Amino acid sequence: CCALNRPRAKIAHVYRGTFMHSTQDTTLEIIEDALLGVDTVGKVSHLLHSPKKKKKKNVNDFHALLRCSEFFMPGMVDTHIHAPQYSYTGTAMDLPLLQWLNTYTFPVESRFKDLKFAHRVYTEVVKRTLKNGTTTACYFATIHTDASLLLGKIANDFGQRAFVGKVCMDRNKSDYKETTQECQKETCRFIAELLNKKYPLVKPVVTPRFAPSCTGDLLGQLGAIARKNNLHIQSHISENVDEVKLVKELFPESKSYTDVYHKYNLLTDKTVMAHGCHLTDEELTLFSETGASLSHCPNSNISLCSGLLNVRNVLKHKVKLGLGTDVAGGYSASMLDAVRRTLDTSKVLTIQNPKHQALTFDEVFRLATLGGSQALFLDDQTGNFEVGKDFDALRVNVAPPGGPIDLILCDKPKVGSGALYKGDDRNIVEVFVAGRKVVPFMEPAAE
Ligand SMILES: Nc1nc2[nH]cnc2c(=O)[nH]1
Ligand SMILES: [Zn+2]
Repeated sequence: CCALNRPRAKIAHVYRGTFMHSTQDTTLEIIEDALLGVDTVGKVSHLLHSPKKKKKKNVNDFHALLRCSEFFMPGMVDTHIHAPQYSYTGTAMDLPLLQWLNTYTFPVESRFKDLKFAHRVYTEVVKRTLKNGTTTACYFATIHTDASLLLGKIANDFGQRAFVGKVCMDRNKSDYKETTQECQKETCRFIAELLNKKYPLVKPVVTPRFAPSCTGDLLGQLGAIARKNNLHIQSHISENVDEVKLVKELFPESKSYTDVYHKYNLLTDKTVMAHGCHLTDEELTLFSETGASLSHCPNSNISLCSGLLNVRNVLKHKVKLGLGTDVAGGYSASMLDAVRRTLDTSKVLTIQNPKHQALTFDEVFRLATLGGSQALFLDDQTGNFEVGKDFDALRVNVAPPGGPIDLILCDKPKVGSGALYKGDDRNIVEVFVAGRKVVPFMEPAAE
């Protein structure tokens, strides 16, 4: 439909083979022997379910044929990841949230004033996530504007679609904070400078760290900046019970944690809030009414003993939801891990209460792809292979030589689920963002 309004770009590539994706109507659609075209501007030009046999042999000669052990799936969307925390993933899993932040996180994030250190870590996290199939990432950086701009540059250089947030915090026990005025001024500079770069796929996101590290004044100013510039917003909410208690103490006038953000105009249809493990039904209703979304980060929620989010209940409230790795609260930067842990968490809820209806593999596949794109208000651009969307895709080989999977019983429709349960980056042989091959990595552009 929307493709009709544009002048048609020429077709640049055609791929033939199996495609798996989710749509609004179908949780998981597997299209075998399909032909998918990508045009010169990186968009899906056509997806034919059963291509007619062409009479002339040369008509399809230019298509790339997938192996029978391969399929294409949409790139995965990591709706919540802390790029600087990649530097200590898996090494600090022994404290609950508030102590964890003070002991490990703030001292490490303070080091990102050093642009050389930032360059090293940010290059590694962008490469690692891309290799693991994250075509879109919603990043928290640190309070440092220049290092945050550098993260934007690195994502752009490697061709990853990304939101980047300069973190704002004007209250903290340690020195890792800014004044309210600095937060506001530097956020405006960050937004202006990042937009000025005109990176096609990298955009700024307004990022109050979370209510306990922001004054009401700052939250209000950030809400106003986001509104004025029509920008995305990200933060954390109701991750851990001590945090919820602290918010009650710090904002006694607010009815709930959600109400704090709502009061300062921080809940919009372009807001993504991480965690939400302890939200009440009333708060979920407020999410639904404002169009704000949740990022479910199961690895982090378990690793920091924060809680178990009931995704089924979130979906019942018609709240948009995507998955996140929440590195380094989560110890894995891989979205395949987030898929598995989402399924595990849901099954734990069923063990606790047999009436709970556990999420299916197909539902979680949708959350990792289309769900994430909806949560980030990007579903007109990415999330599946609908005509007119950008071709953000993973070429998966279920059984590459030296890979982690032994293909024994090859029941075709189940191959995708087996690959996502058992596979890793060795199975993700190519990654495309907006039609461009970004894994294997591109040569960095000359300065
Ligand atoms: N998991 C997690 N929760 C937070 N809440 C506020 N900051 C953070 C953070 O860096 N990680
Ligand atoms: Zn987080």
